[in-house]
Amino acid sequence: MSGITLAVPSKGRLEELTRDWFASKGLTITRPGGARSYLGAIDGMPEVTVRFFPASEIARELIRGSIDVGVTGLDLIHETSETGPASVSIASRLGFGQADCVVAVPEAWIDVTHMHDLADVASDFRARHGRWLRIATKYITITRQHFARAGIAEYRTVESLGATEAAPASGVADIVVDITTTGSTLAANGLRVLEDGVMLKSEACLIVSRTAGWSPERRAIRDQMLSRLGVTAEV
Ligand SMILES: Nc1ncnc2c1ncn2[C@@H]1O[C@H](COP(=O)(O)OP(=O)(O)OP(=O)(O)O)[C@@H](O)[C@H]1O
Ligand SMILES: O=P(O)(O)OC[C@H]1O[C@H](OP(=O)(O)OP(=O)(O)O)[C@H](O)[C@@H]1O
Repeated sequence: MSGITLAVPSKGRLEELTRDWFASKGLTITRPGGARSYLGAIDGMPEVTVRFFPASEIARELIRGSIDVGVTGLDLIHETSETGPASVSIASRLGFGQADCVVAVPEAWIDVTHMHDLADVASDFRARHGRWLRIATKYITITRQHFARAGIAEYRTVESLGATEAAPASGVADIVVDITTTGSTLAANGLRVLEDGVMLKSEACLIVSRTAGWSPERRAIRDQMLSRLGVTAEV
């Protein structure tokens, strides 16, 4: 195969901003079949096939190497697999889609301001409450890595696919790991980010797969596209 695949978000908050970013660099992404079509192109670059995917699938397929270059959130690369960051190269941060992946506790936990306080809470939790500390999150991989680094093993995650911040008040979990942009959802739910609780500062990135096969021909097409975008990739 001599062409390359560029995947861009098909919907959601990153879709329009991604197309605007390409346009600002003089590359027009077209979607001839309309919003329900998953195939597109870049004007003047017939060797590049554009595919429209959800941001989370773009992360997965970049890591797997079944798409070559894509735009998605850095958090999704870290979350999809522990090997995610090593499987891709970040060609550029794009300056939109910013979100911090954070650890937040109920405001009422006044003595808990840092991860080491949380470690104390976690190790006492079972004796005090007869169960593990529960963390509501959809960021299972990032939580596991960050808590291991902080030396916290006594917890369990409660997978949450939406309205994560409601979990402590509703009794489903004790604390949360989620992304925050303005902080208003955390505040509205009586939660506070730990002072050293920012695990990852995410934003939309232009990402090149390391696991896709890069023949000299395909690398040349890729580098021509990247150079028109004003970036380079070390892959
Ligand atoms: N306030 C925010 N809330 C959620 N995601 C945000 C926010 N700001 C930026 N993002 C980023 O947007 C990306 C998620 O985009 P989107 O919600 O379209 O996800 P998806 O996986 O494609 O869709 P879905 O969650 O519906 O399956 C993540 O990288 C996330 O960090
Ligand atoms: O810090 P803020 O600016 O308040 O934004 C953070 C919130 O936005 C996202 O939820 P979203 O509304 O996308 O719904 P979701 O739960 O379906 O992801 C995210 O999961 C947080 O709940």
